[in-house]
Amino acid sequence: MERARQANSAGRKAAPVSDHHTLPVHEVVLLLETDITKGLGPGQVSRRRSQFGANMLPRSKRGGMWRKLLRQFNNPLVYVLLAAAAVTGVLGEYLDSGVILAVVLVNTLIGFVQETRAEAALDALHSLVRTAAVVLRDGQRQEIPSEDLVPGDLVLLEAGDKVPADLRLVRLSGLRVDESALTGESEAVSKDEVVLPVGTPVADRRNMVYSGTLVTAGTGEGIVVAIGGETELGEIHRLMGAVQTVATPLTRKLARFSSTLTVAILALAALAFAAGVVRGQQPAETFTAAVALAVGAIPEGLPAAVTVTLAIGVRRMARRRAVVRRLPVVETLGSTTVICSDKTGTFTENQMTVRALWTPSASYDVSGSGYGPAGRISAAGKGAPEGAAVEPESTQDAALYWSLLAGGACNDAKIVLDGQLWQAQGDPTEAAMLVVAGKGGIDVAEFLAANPRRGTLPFTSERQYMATLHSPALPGQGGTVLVKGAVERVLELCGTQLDPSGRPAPIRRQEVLEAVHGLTRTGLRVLATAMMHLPKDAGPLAEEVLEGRLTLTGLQAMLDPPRNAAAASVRACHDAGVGVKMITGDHVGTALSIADAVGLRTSGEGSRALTGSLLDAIPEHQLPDAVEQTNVFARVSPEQKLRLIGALQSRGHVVAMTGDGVNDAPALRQADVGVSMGRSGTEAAKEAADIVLTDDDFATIEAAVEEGRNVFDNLTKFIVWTLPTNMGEGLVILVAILIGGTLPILPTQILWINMTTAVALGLMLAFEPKEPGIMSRPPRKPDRPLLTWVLTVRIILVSVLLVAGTWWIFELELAGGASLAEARTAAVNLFVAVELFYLFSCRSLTRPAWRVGVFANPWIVLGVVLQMAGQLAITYSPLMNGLFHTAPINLKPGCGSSASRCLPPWLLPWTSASGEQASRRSRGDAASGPLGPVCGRENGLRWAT
Ligand SMILES: Nc1ncnc2c1ncn2[C@@H]1O[C@H](COP(=O)(O)OP(=O)(O)OP(=O)(O)O)[C@@H](O)[C@H]1O
Repeated sequence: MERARQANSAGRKAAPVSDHHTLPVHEVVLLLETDITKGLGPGQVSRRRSQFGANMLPRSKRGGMWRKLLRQFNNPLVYVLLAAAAVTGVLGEYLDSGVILAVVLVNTLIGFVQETRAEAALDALHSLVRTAAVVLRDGQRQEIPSEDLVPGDLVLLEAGDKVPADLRLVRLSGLRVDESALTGESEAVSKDEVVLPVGTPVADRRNMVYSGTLVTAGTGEGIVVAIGGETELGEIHRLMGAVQTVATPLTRKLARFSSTLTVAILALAALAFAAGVVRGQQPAETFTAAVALAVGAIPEGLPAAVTVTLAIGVRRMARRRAVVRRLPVVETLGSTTVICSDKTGTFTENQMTVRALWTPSASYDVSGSGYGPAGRISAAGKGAPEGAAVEPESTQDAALYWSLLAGGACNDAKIVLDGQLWQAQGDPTEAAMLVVAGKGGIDVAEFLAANPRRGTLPFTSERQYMATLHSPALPGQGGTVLVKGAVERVLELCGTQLDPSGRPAPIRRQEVLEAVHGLTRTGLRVLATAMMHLPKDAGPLAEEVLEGRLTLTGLQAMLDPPRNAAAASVRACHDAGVGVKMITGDHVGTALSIADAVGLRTSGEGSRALTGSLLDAIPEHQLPDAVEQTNVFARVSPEQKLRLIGALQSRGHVVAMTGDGVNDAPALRQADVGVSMGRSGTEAAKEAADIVLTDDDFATIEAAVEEGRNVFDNLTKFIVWTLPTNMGEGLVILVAILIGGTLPILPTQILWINMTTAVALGLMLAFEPKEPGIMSRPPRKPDRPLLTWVLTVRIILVSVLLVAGTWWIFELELAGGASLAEARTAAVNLFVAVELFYLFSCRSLTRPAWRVGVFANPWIVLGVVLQMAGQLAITYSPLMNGLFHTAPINLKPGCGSSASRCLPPWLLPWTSASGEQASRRSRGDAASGPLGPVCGRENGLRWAT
């Protein structure tokens, strides 16, 4: 009573989550005011929805944001900069200290924004893979988005489902659940309805199932007792703070690379500082120069660029209907060497239409297309619709009647009229069989009303058939068993075949197999049907009951046309050096025929196709050879898929594998790229997959491989662009320290170059479109380093060019009578100009810069414009001149050092060259600058203005 009061009064916490396992079902029903046979009514649902909200895990709280912001400070470069700011502050150079701090702040904010955006992009992906739940509401079975579940809903579960909320089980049959997501226990647990004592730990609550766990076998029904953040999963989510990271092996490798580099550069900077001091240079100035060296040489933009490039790749893939669930896979995709794909729905449309029927005494054609009722059954060869329509009950062929009935009644699909279009709900194979039963005049609903279903052996890929028991009497009273399934499997169970008069006769297997061969040769998918009568005391429906006792009634052959784009995609994969293999549960004849239609290579050294049973007969050491040389595998079970992947991986292949069933999960995990089907896949398969295809199409896998390659290209481009920049900056300063000369670029100016060019120029490379011919080169070897020696030489050359150019312009300006500030400004501008031109060279790693369309990547154009505006500002704006110790420079030779004589008149009001005072400042010969007195070059290392 006390419990019930709590339950009805306290919002989302209404049903004390931890208590439901201690209550008998009827109390839970009372508590949650629901109905165990009809579920909730529409009014109850909408009321509870507004009271309890959506069934979603809460988004990360603001605390997460602060943590993320603070994380940005945890970076060696920031430490170096903070140290530099402190030292310059202590030295009284407050302006410089302020500039450095501002740069730290801006850098942090940029990092924060980038990380937030990348995470938001990934978050958005989750909503693309929506989880559905099947509920009973108002007596109607409905499929709804799991967000719409409310407490009290009656949820129906079957193998492959992801449990959408915390449920108290009310009915179940052989229900087993994988709770590893919650308890870490990898073995699936059996469930039952018994009431449990108070204090039973979550892992032992057999009468409950929890949100986020997976049903591996059986069926069940449960009442929703907790949703969203109130579920056990929500609790864990809250405890962990649910921080989504964007780390992948590559980002980790690069982060390691940058930190090693950082340590090396810091050591070098320390050495340079020591060398400078030993040689008698001013410690304070040498320290600042050493900081400039460190700041310049550390490639601080690298981790951010990697994250952004990956996030952009993931977004592009989502646009092409491949939703990435695990980020590291984006890298792996680019190295994929073999794609193992199933057939139904991936290479084919999964739009089934029964075209031919066979019974032990006759063959029939079926007319009509799609799932519409229009169409007829006529004797084979006579042609429909001219041929006489068959009305099974009035014809002499009883086997046809029983075959159509088995197809229609041993069936969970539905056909609905959606506008003008007849649509299949449920398994397309079953929908096709339901339609043909209608074309044959069978009233399935009438049969079911008179002979309700008393038992079911559901279809699974292992069982390969489905059986239902129907009887007009009470359960356990015998009746009729109807079966449909894979031909080989059903034949194993049959001892007889039905003759036209409806009497069992000895089965003629050879004849049946010949008929199957004839039908599959044209690419039709063939299922067999069978039946048996059970005596009154036969007990419940079980596999053993059927062994050898079924009577074959016929074959149904359906057309599932190959997808339009499949052949082109297979060709593209072959051009890209990626092998394509079909691994299907279907008959070998059907598989081969579709394989030929989509252009899979089925001739050559290996056998044309291997079936699951042949695979089992191949010794382990010969398997890799056999698997490598064969492209079609038929009647393969999920366990055999695991063997296939292992064999390919042992040959160094990087394997992408598709799967949709609950038992495909291990294979999807074992594959380098696990791909599951968004439409037809079970939740278990989606959960195990790295990528979910929202359209189930093979072409999408090919598109994902292409995008994966592009991500790698763009990352390489960024690295090839950024490393010379950093090396160049570091070397410019190192040379200055070593020769004891004046710094041609000041630390704050280096900061300017680094921060602006990385964002405005470098990051824009992440948006580069695909290189032409990206799919006509072989896959990247997974162990190949990011930088080949050609690229390394290129990086060194550009670094040297940058150093030489910077020193050259600096010396030239000084020799021409320019002030230090002017000479440095020229050096900064030259440095940025070289980077800018080099950016264009990095846009393609295979083509010369002029062959890449300038506007192919509009972001680059925007970045260049922004960077140029920034350079104008730092050169000519008095404020920036003051902050960065720069000065307006002359654009024409022979102008002398006063910009006022050289600049176009419209620029003058914006420059510091408009007045006498500014002119003096621009020369850098003011009596004192923000960092102390003016120094001559001959006095050794100087970085003051
Ligand atoms: N709903 C069903 N009821 C009974 N038998 C079925 C059903 N669906 C498929 N089958 C039979 O079981 C076989 C294996 O099915 P499975 O789902 O493993 O693979 P598939 O659908 O043929 O092809 P793929 O593996 O390419 O998706 C099918 O070829 C078919 O003969």
